[in-house]
Amino acid sequence: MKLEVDRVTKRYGATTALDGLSLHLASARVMVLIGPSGGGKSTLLRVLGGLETADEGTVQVNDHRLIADPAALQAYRRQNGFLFQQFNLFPHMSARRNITLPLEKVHGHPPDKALQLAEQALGRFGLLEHADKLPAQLSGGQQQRVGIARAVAFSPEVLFLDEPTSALDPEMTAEVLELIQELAEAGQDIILSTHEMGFARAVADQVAFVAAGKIEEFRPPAELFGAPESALCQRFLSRVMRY
Ligand SMILES: Nc1ncnc2c1ncn2[C@@H]1O[C@H](COP(=O)(O)OP(=O)(O)OP(=O)(O)O)[C@@H](O)[C@H]1O
Repeated sequence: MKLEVDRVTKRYGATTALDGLSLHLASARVMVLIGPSGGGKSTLLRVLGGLETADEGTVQVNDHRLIADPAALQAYRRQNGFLFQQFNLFPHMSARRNITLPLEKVHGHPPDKALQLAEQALGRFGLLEHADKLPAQLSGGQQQRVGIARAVAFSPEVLFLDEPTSALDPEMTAEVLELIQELAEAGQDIILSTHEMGFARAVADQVAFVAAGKIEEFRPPAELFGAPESALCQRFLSRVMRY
């Protein structure tokens, strides 16, 4: 994927979440956002995915120039897959129905095609045996895997993952991280925010350190984790890598 983000500002009332942020990415499969809580990772992810619009500045993702036009943004959003930190499955529907419903209602597939795509996605992630279960009957890791299956069932252009493992225990985290790694290896473009530094290092082509609404450092993981240049990034890494 390719990104051209220029001087983007996003405010929520008196809070400036993104503060003239610029980011240029010529080519990468997986871009990972790291940084302190409240630094702007989720906001950047939401702006790049077309879920929010910037107040100022310009955003281009691949060939899509994002503009504040509701219909154009909706069409753009439909090409992307999303998963957030809290499980966002419909609680009263089976895993299978959680996948077929948006394929029918959002993507306009007829029921038989939606079912075929859902079965493919469930099979791909080893979830067929859980297809008839409700979310409450699945572990947190399995729920996130269903969420990812749903997000990739229609082959999205970019998959956006906002702290997909933050609500999971370590074993379930590993399960979900392995799946994300498999997707990346299969060629899926991914932008994700995470607090898992080991995973960021393993899966990212490029890591952006986001703090106070700006990109403080943007480099391949071996460089950023091996020898961070900005003082903020050094301090952040020395704090989070200590434990
Ligand atoms: N919908 C919103 N309404 C008001 N303020 C918001 C909203 N979304 C984000 N903010 C504020 O914008 C700033 C950036 O938040 P953001 O969620 O992007 O940070 P983050 O780096 O993803 O944090 P975390 O790691 O804790 O998820 C914070 O000060 C936050 O409180």
